[in-house]
Amino acid sequence: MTDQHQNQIQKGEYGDQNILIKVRGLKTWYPIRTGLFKKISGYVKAVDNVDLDIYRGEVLGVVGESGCGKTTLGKSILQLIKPYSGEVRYQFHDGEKNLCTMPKEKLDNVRNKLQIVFQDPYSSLNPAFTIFGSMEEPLIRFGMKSKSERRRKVAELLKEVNLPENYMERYPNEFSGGQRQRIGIARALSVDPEFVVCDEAVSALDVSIQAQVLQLLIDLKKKRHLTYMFITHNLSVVEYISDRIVVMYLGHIVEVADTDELFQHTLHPYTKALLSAIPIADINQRRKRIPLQGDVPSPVHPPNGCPFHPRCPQCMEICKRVVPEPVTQIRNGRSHMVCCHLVKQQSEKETV
Ligand SMILES: Nc1ncnc2c1ncn2[C@@H]1O[C@H](COP(=O)(O)OP(=O)(O)OP(=O)(O)O)[C@@H](O)[C@H]1O
Repeated sequence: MTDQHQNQIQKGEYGDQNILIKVRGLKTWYPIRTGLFKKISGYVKAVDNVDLDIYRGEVLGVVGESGCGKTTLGKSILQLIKPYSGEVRYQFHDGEKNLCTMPKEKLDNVRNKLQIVFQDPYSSLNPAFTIFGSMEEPLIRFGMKSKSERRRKVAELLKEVNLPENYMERYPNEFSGGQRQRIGIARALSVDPEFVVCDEAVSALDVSIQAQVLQLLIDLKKKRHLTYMFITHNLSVVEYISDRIVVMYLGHIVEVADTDELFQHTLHPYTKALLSAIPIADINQRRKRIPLQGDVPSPVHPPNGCPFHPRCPQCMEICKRVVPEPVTQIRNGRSHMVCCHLVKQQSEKETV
């Protein structure tokens, strides 16, 4: 987290009155259909019983190995995938509403507030359309009838992402990856969102371009008072941009803490293993590598007890049977949540 960034998040901003999104008991299970009649024979439990608060104005990083449910969580919050059960309560100006039970027409009316930037901007830019053609589409959807007004808006948006306005006449294939990602960001911002999910938004870019796009995202967040959920495999990127980090494993949240706290006082054995793999140039600072054995188990038949127990170097008997409850430690007035029997036992010993 940068100093500039740290200054932006005042401790008081994390109070209950500043929660933008409350996720409660969220389950997103993909049905598995088999046989001639496509009967449901099981579920891929991609997100399983997730509770999470997202605060207005923060950058919330989401990390975890491939297949842990990061994208499914982001898309479920945005209602791009309908959750199986649970709540996503969004704080609107006129009160809190559950997006999961909102009728489609109402949801369509508030969609502008919730946007996503994908890794591959091609997915949101039609190669057959000019940039103006792609960018005017959400503006039309949200009621901007006049074409000259839309041209003016697209020009403004391109300027905001540091691209010349005449680029609106060109086609996506005429741009580099970094330029296309800037256009993807401009398109997501065109409808004045409050909450933006950045799903591996810089992962496909060269390192030098990544830094520029990250800085652009930070600048835009500050200027437009945005809230980001930043999903990535890249722990160095997430450390740089996030105020808080959520660690996911097999559809569950296993640890949540402020970025510095998570890196300095890592509690969950899974997070320890993930962080130990970050390359560090300074030989004196290098952490001991904790190798992760095997692969993430199938979310169709997740293990009993702690989802991480089959791979955990510190697994105990209880971990094989009982799902660990969240334990919250408070340090410097800020909470650090972890789901781990070992940490729970250690904290209980310390308080005796
Ligand atoms: N449409 C789908 N139908 C069935 N299973 C799916 C679907 N989309 C994702 N999954 C499964 O859900 C689980 C979580 O996937 P998800 O893409 O959310 O994880 P992720 O952490 O974002 O992974 P990655 O980093 O590779 O994108 C995986 O086991 C995946 O195979």
